[in-house]
Amino acid sequence: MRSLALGLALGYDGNLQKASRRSKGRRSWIIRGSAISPPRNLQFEEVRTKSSAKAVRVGVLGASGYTGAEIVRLLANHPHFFVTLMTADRRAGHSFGSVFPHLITQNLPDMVAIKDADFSNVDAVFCCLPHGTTQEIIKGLPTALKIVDLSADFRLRNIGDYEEWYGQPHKAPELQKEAIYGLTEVWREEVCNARLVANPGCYPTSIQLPLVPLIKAHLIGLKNIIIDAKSGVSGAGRGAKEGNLFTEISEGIHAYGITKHRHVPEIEQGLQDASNSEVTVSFTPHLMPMSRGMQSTIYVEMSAGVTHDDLHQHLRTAYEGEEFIRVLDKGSVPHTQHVRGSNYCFMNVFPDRITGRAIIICVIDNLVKGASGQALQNLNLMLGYPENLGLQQQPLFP
Ligand SMILES: NC(=O)C1=CN([C@@H]2O[C@H](COP(=O)(O)OP(=O)(O)OC[C@H]3O[C@@H](n4cnc5c(N)ncnc54)[C@H](OP(=O)(O)O)[C@@H]3O)[C@@H](O)[C@H]2O)C=CC1
Ligand SMILES: CC(=O)N[C@@H](CCC(=O)OP(=O)(O)O)C(=O)O
Repeated sequence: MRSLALGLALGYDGNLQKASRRSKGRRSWIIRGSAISPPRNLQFEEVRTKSSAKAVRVGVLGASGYTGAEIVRLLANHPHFFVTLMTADRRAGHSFGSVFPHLITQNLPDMVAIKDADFSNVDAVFCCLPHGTTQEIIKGLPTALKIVDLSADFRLRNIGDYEEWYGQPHKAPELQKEAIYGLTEVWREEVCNARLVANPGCYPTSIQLPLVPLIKAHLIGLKNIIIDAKSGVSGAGRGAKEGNLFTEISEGIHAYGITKHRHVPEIEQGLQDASNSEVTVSFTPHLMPMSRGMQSTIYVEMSAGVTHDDLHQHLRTAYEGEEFIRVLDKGSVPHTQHVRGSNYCFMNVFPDRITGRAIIICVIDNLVKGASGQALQNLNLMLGYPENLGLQQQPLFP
């Protein structure tokens, strides 16, 4: 631990190789294949270890939900972050282990209602609350806190878009201006310097990761992008809903939110940022009889003269050195089972039978890279730590 602390302070540890490249004037390092900025916020004497009083004290708001529990599971393997505050709504006053017995071995504080939360003992929070409730809560938090918000409340830069797609007024437009969209591999530099990160939705993560590099390189057309996406039921949260009963979900699949899903503007915002022009997508999500996992199958038109091999090669180059993104060997089909429980995103490109079109398949675990894993990746960067800390679990298969 001590050597890791020293390594962080000096910008070097056993897994870390100094890279020769420079990024926006700051030197970057490669850590197990992942480029990050060197630790900026931490002086040697400030580097915190989990066992010392100087560890990073983390609050999990909405700890009794699925993404909150997943944060706690991941933090169990983090060398510096530990949980000092947990909140719940209906489950306030309960112990975490009574709500999530699979994590009963963790030594954790009891969950309290947000109104009773004491933030004096907290350096950073993961906000795992339903969208719509988060804006007012974050507005009231101490400004010194680093915040990663997993809800959709700060993802759309245009307040009008938020109000249109979420059907309610935005309650913290001043904070929206400050929020950084936390699709880590695309906005890493900005995330490093952020105080408030809007963590992306799971569908938008699995869609933007393959499409953004291809659009930036003008390899695919901006029209006729068709996205067929499928999610495990945990994507809908833990709250009881008739539509999520076993009897409704098992032994079948169904589409929902056809043409109206609230992730449409988030996906289009990201693709427009990549292209600097208008992009409209056809997006149809489906609910699958599985607890976790997400697949986006994306049909695209290639630019004139471009082949599916070019798309594959470009994605390989774009994500070379990225720890959590893998472009599989040609012909290999990504499976949700192969990323289950991990922060990995696997993708591949296939030729369509229709000339000029290609099919891209991208899989993630909706609760990890699609939510809590990416949130931890972001907080690591915001605090100047290697982004992979706490995220090196291998996928759980079968
Ligand atoms: N599930 C997923 O795959 C993903 C989810 N997200 C987003 O992350 C956020 C959390 O999702 P998830 O964990 O699935 O949701 P859950 O429904 O499983 O959990 C919601 C949490 O918020 C608490 N809560 C509910 N209402 C209030 C309120 N009015 N005030 C304070 N706390 C409240 C709940 O407490 P209690 O249970 O005690 O009532 C619970 O702890 C959501 O915004 C979701 O959209 C983002 C990406 C993926
Ligand atoms: C299966 C299911 O219901 N999924 C959720 C998306 C979950 C997620 O990633 O996104 P947010 O953070 O934007 O809620 C939905 O379709 O609304």
